[in-house]
Amino acid sequence: MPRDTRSPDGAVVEFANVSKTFHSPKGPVHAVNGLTMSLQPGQTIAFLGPNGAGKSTSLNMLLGLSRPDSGRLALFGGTAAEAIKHGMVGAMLQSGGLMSDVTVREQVELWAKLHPRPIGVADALKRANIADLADRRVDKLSGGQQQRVQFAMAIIGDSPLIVLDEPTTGMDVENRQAFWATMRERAYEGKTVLFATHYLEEADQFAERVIVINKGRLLADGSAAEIKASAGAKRLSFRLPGVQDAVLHRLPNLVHVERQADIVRLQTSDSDATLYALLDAGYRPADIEIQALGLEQAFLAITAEDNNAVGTIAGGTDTATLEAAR
Ligand SMILES: Nc1ncnc2c1ncn2[C@@H]1O[C@H](COP(=O)(O)OP(=O)(O)OP(=O)(O)O)[C@@H](O)[C@H]1O
Repeated sequence: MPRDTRSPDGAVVEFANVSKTFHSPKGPVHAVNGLTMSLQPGQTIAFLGPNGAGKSTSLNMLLGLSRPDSGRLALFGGTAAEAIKHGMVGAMLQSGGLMSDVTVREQVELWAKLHPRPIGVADALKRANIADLADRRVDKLSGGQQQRVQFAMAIIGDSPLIVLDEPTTGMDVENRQAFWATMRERAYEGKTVLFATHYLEEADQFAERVIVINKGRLLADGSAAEIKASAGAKRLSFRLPGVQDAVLHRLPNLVHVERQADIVRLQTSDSDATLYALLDAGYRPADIEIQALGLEQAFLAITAEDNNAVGTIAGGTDTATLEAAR
């Protein structure tokens, strides 16, 4: 397969109505449920979703580690096995890949042999910030150090697609920054980087595209700015003793309502329109604050809405909102 072979529409990864159900004693779990997405070359894509949303199941299918029950999944227009055989994919998964009785250098050297055009082992160790650990045994490393070995394995093949499942979990701040600096270089080189993460800040900072899934279904797909806008970009808070819930719920452009005694916090896609409507209805709120929301709140709003958890949380707190989204 030539190095730049892609599907007819140029996609590096294509999920077309892909589903995967697991059967447990408690009944079927629809881990991935009609997922459709298409990833273009050179994109850096964050793959987000609450625990159990189906991220790892999707990535495992993408890498050919398990098969979809239905739908079509293509890598570079072909199968995962073909793409991997031709060194088109570098991956860093949550588990596996590390051997128990080898040194870091030996582990990465072994991995390099699986790829047709690897970069130098010393170079990969340096980029993963583990050159000083080269002679240590892999199974004696800390969790964060093992993550960095997996990182070296993901980049050793110089593959055009890099798939990372929660890559920075367990890494300290310094190594996390080094990791993203290296990934940024890969992206500049035109590689496609797909990563699942629970660190929303990383998604906001490094991904040009954010895909949110929940219950195995696609919820949102766009730039971080687009996701924030679609989720309701602003938080409008004020003090208004005695206002009825029904009045708040009638306000336009509302995404989410939270109350804590006299304090009302509204998430709204148009804070001006929401505030003017409240004033037009004759109310005079005090201590008005308008705040732009981050990707984390947008993510929570999107997933909470999908879980039917949106509504007034009387006496609620941010923690209550967070829990509702999980
Ligand atoms: N081998 C399996 N057998 C049964 N159920 C499974 C299996 N693998 C995953 N599941 C279930 O499928 C659903 C999706 O799991 P998955 O690991 O893909 O989610 P995730 O988004 O990666 O979650 P997390 O953020 O917690 O890693 C969950 O309900 C999970 O319990």
